[in-house]
Amino acid sequence: MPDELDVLERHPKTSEPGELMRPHNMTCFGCGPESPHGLHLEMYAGEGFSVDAKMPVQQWMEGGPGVIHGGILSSAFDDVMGMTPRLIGPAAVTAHLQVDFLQPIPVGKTLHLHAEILGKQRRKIYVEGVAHLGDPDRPVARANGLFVQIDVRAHFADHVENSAKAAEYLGGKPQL
Ligand SMILES: CCCCCCCCCCCCCC(=O)SCCNC(=O)CCNC(=O)[C@H](O)C(C)(C)COP(=O)(O)OP(=O)(O)OC[C@H]1O[C@@H](n2cnc3c(N)ncnc32)[C@H](O)[C@@H]1OP(=O)(O)O
Repeated sequence: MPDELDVLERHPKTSEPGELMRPHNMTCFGCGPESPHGLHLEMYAGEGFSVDAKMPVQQWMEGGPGVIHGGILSSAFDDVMGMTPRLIGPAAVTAHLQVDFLQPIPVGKTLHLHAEILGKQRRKIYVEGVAHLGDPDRPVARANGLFVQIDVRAHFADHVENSAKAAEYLGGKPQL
């Protein structure tokens, strides 16, 4: 992370601490309630510049016998960490994501995910993620990511027609 950082301020219209946050997109693999094969993460705004979510580790998420697949864990981090930019302003997409897998994460447990903005420089937002199984002092995974703020309409303009919600987006509702 660079030394010279912008001052962070919560956006006046963002969710209050404890409030359920709006999904990125109704069919987002991470947080979309209408995604047919998604993680269906419910994200809650935290204090400061943080977001929290809980994810029951289900059988279909298995990688090695009885434990979560690394790609599922990475996806969960990506989505929870990718929600933090909403706390300070425009949406951002993942430019870089690094995950440390510290412990096997068993099927049947509930994974607690916490993401926090560490700093921002221009459009770059540096975010940290931590996951545990109920005891915050015993993390089972950590992540670091760089998210870059975008102009949502311009960024998705060439792709929105491929969305499951294309008709709504192209019909002008909901607003990108
Ligand atoms: C209602 C519905 C709304 C839905 C909205 C939801 C959206 C959110 C959904 C989220 C879903 C969950 C999350 C997901 O799944 S997001 C899905 C996965 N991510 C993507 O698809 C992003 C693909 N990448 C891009 O589109 C572009 O590369 C972006 C937009 C990221 C940057 O290209 P752009 O041309 O715009 O900008 P720039 O190249 O001038 O870079 C700007 C600055 O960033 C620095 N930099 C860039 N890359 C890297 C790197 N790898 N390491 C280090 N630094 C990097 C760069 O040096 C520069 O720094 P500086 O010169 O300022 O110092």
